[in-house]
Amino acid sequence: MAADGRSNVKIAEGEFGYVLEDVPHLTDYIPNLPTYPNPLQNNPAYSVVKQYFVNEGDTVPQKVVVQKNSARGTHFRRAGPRQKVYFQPDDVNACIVTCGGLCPGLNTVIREIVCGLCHMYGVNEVYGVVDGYKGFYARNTVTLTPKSVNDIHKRGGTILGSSRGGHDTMKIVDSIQDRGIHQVYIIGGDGTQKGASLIFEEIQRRGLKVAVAGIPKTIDNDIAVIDKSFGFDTAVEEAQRAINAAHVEASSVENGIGVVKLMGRHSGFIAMYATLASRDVDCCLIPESPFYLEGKGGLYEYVERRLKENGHMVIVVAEGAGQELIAESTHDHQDASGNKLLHDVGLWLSQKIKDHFSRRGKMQITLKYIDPTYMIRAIPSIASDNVYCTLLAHSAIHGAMAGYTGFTVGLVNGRHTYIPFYRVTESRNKVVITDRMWARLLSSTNQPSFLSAEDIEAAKRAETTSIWRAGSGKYTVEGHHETPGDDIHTENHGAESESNGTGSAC
Ligand SMILES: Nc1ncnc2c1ncn2[C@@H]1O[C@H](COP(=O)(O)OP(=O)(O)OP(=O)(O)O)[C@@H](O)[C@H]1O
Ligand SMILES: O=P(O)(O)OC[C@H]1O[C@](O)(CO)[C@@H](O)[C@@H]1O
Ligand SMILES: [Mg+2]
Repeated sequence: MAADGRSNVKIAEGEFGYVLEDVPHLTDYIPNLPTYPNPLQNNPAYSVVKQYFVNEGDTVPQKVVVQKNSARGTHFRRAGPRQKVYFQPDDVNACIVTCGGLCPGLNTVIREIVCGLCHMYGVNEVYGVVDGYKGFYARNTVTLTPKSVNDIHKRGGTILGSSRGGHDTMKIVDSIQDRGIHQVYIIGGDGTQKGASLIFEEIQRRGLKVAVAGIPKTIDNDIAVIDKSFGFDTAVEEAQRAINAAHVEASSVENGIGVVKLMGRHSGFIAMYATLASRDVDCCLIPESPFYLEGKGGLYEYVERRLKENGHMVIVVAEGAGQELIAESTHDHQDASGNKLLHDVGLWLSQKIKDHFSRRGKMQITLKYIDPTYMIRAIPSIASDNVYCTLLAHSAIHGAMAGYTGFTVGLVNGRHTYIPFYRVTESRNKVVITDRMWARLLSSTNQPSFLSAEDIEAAKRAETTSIWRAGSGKYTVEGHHETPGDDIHTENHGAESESNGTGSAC
């Protein structure tokens, strides 16, 4: 099996630099599979839709801002229902699993897969795998029906349970084979999608007629290629409550400081968006933008100035920020999935600021530290995320029914697509600090950038642009590129295009 999931790369090239990064199909390894008319044709709700079925040739460009002479570039297959399906609904056994950390909207995705399979395609056998990947071989499944999942979208978490670690490809595929499963819907983050890729490869190796569909999940919004991950808007919305509280506390006392820690292990999207939305934040610290405490241009100096100007201030810090500054950071503890465990930067920063002002003795401060991280992650999704989750679930179902496999669904430039696993696991979305979105933040908070001229040049150089070299059979990566599993991955939000900071063009 290819560790990077690239053993199934399917590339089609067309005119003017057009490249389709296609996803695998069951017929790639099982020839002569019979097809059936899509039952949606006779569905009263859908049959009235003008051109309901997606044309086989429809694809979506990864890059929409182009110049006159630009090559057409990378495209992904458009998601949606096809005229022909490769499964007879009556015969289908489907299963759903949720892995990794929680995220608002997980239950909505589960609900919509169950209801979509049943109401759109007439599939009645849907099972839930309990407690993540290890549940395939260590637990019994639960039966899911439209009735049993009817109101689960109103609850946070996942009704199926989730876990880290425990991915055993062979045991998982044995379980899929033994249980007679035909469609596997896997909801989870980058680690989960890597696991899904291995499952797909083993299924293919055994020649099983089983479609594997990933639905990307991460509250950190750091999954590559896609515009935005579900639950992100909910997280940003909920973060406002914590920031408001910090602002009220800070502004109610003399020299009040409110510190709010938000999630974001490698990427500061939640912190950046919550800061931009709130307008009460004076300083936002994220993993992508190193900062320092002492001396000219440092955080202490800024805090002092802000307190003198306004009498209070609010600092938002993403959990992955400043890890390199924390003294004990030489330790290398990991969770069960191998993710590095972080120090509590919020607690550390709060103590540092308190110590600084008590040492100086000039200014009495009152600092309140708020850590709403798990409260933000554990709530149900807001309305817009619910609709988004529904469309992701439907895209996954349409893809699996149409025989596609080994894919992740994702919104690319506002269109739903099927993306090969390796594309969402080989890099990670990060806030680009030389992009306009971060500049907007700096201008809204007035905080120092903490960057020297050399740092800025280095950040510009570090922007990665992956370019498909037609005919060469591989990507040329300009700028730096680090491999997954480590701490830094950048996607293409390069100088030519303005990103909205979540991966799509403004
Ligand atoms: N490289 C990998 N190969 C196979 N399985 C993996 C890999 N990385 C992670 N997994 C499995 O995927 C599951 C979830 O991984 P992880 O805990 O890293 O969360 P995630 O899916 O990345 O979500 P998030 O980081 O958003 O919480 C775990 O069961 C883990 O064993
Ligand atoms: O659920 P755990 O293991 O505490 O992990 C928390 C991590 O999960 C995430 O919510 C998603 O990856 C991160 O933001 C956070 O660091
Ligand atoms: Mg992850």
